[in-house]
Amino acid sequence: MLVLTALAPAKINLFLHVGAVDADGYHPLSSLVAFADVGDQVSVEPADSLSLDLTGPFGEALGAAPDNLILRALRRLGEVAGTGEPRLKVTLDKRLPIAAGLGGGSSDAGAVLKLARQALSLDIDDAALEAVAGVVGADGPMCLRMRTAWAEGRGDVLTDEPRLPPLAAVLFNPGVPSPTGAVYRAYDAVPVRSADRPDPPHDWSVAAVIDWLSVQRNDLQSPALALTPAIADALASVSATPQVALTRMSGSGATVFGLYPTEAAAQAAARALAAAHPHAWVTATRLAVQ
Ligand SMILES: C[C@@](CO)(OP(=O)(O)O)[C@H](O)COP(=O)(O)OP(=O)(O)OC[C@H]1O[C@@H](n2ccc(N)nc2=O)[C@H](O)[C@@H]1O
Ligand SMILES: Nc1ncnc2c1ncn2[C@@H]1O[C@H](COP(=O)(O)OP(=O)(O)O)[C@@H](O)[C@H]1O
Repeated sequence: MLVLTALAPAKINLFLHVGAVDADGYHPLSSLVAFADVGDQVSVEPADSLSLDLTGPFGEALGAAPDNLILRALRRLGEVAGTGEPRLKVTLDKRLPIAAGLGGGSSDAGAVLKLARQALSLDIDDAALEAVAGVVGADGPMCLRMRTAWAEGRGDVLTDEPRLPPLAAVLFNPGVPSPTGAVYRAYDAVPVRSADRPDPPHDWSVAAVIDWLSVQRNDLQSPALALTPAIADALASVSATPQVALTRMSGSGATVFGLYPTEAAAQAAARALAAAHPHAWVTATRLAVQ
């Protein structure tokens, strides 16, 4: 039986500028998103009916709920393709923490949608598949693409950015979920900034990109920190590692990333952080290698 597998990579918001809430409850934003070389592992194979099996370190915590974003996306795919519920056995090896600002659920859905199109030989183009991915949330289309991009609108208006160089990074999650909706609501309680899109860097070398990022912001960092104090410790821990050039929260948290001048420095930092924080989720990774 043919089994197709793929990586569902972690998404990182290198910066995230957020404007005032719109009447529909969503916020306009501007972000540069990049994808890591770590993530969940998904597989699909033809079957008599649709099913989802969960494995991996965070599989039990997620639970086999019928509203899993993978199942939501596949049901929508079946409607759009006119095939009815896709007959696929899906396996999700859940390696990314949940509600972590890494877009894990959206990335799972994106990866499975592409595998399902292939497994079922569906005649549906990339633009239509991106529209299907929107059913899982504002991050759905970017996580289907899995390429470095400028994101605007609600996060669903995307422009590819092939110039970003690979960046050596550490991801540090303190082991506490950060609920996206609550973070956006906390953001509304303080004077808001704007969803300004900065001019791109003049020079796309690693050092120049990091300098340029350091004058951008994640506007959700303060409200997330107020709701989840463990994020402050995470920022402090990553900031204290040797050679770290930038420390920032991704998305609505609670994952914090650090950027380093070399992969060796990132790997050394990840080892030290994991040893000092046995309950945290820590990994060295490379961003923007796609
Ligand atoms: C913050 C970001 C940054 O990339 O990522 P994560 O932290 O989730 O990874 C995203 O904006 C999260 O996108 P996503 O997780 O898909 O959000 P959705 O499910 O569509 O929305 C969850 C809730 O977040 C709020 N929301 C989301 C997107 C947006 N542009 N404005 C919002 O106000 C809304 O209150 C919504 O009810
Ligand atoms: N496949 C999935 N992986 C992760 N979370 C999922 C999945 N399906 C549904 N969810 C739910 O989606 C919400 C957001 O999870 P996640 O995508 O991990 O957040 P974030 O975008 O902040 O990293 C959580 O409440 C989680 O229970």
